Amino acid sequence: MKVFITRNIPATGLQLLREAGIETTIWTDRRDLTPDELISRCKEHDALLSSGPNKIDRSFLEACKHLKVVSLLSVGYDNVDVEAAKTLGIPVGNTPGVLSGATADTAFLLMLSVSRKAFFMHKEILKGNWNFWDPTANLGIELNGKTLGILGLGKIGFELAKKCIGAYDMKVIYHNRGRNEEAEKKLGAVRVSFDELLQQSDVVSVHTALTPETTGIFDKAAFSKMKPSSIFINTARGGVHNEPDLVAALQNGMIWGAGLDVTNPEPMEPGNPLLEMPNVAILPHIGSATEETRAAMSVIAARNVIAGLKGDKLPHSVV
Ligand SMILES: NC(=O)C1=CN([C@@H]2O[C@H](COP(=O)(O)OP(=O)(O)OC[C@H]3O[C@@H](n4cnc5c(N)ncnc54)[C@H](O)[C@@H]3O)[C@@H](O)[C@H]2O)C=CC1
Ligand SMILES: O=C(O)C(=O)CO
Repeated sequence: MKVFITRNIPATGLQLLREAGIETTIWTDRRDLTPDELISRCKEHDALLSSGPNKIDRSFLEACKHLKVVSLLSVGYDNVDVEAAKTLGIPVGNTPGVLSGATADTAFLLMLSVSRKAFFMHKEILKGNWNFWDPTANLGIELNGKTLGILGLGKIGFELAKKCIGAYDMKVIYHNRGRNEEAEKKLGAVRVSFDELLQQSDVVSVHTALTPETTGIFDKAAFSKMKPSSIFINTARGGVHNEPDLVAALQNGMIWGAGLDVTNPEPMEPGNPLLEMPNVAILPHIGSATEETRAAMSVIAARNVIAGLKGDKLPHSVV
């Protein structure tokens, strides 16, 4: 049995695959495969282990009906046509849970960095602009006792809420499709409408999947309901915010700052106005990028491949 792997993955996952007698082919070019290249590689393999933005859409799945499993090295599966995979009977696996702590850390890092303009200050030092200690300059805002509003309080949102309560005694409100009873019970989180979340939060952090419902949900109308002193954090997917509207909201003082681990497109174009704004922090989609987490993700992704190739139920599946 042979698996095609679209980007190098940690050794722990590779070792599991090889110990199971599975032949691995790894795409090592520092660019993404085109759709045609992905199809032609997958035609020669029994399974796909995919990380990054490859579209696992209907045309791909129809061209590669023979695949016994598609295993994603991510929890997000917005690049997958789930209905097509179901219809064609191709199981699709993902890597939930193991990355929640690391991704919540990234949201926390952005939140604190934006509140103290840390990324901007660092750039100023590199430019030679550290000249003078001015008691009225370089002022940030404090997070202590403020309200954190989470859109999509699932696994990552829960971890972030815990950190913010522990570190800053923040009050947590959230908006979800359903109730998160565990968060209400253990963290005292309060479920509110989307508008209430926007109006009441000092920090709004997004942790939903990217779906048709959440695409562009942070637009001019949403930003205009937020407090002028608020911070917007997105570690979910770049498509959740409308970028020109975000730029305008920051320029017009509708919101105070923003921290993004995800952008649209990725990588972000050099010269993007967000890169020059003092109250903005941008990271290159490193939410789950720790040694420990990526190794754990590679293990789940490998186990999903192994199960799929045996015809067993995947340990973690979206289809
Ligand atoms: N920046 C990064 O590197 C990473 C980004 N992510 C992103 O974070 C997302 C969330 O991951 P998890 O917390 O593990 O997922 P999860 O499924 O545990 O939580 C998502 C929450 O969003 C809620 N939700 C879904 N649609 C909604 C809507 N329309 N309105 C309000 N709430 C809605 C769900 O009810 C659920 O509680 C992933 O889908 C992925 O896109 C995940 C890992 C790393
Ligand atoms: O898991 C995901 O969805 C990511 O974005 C990368 O960890």
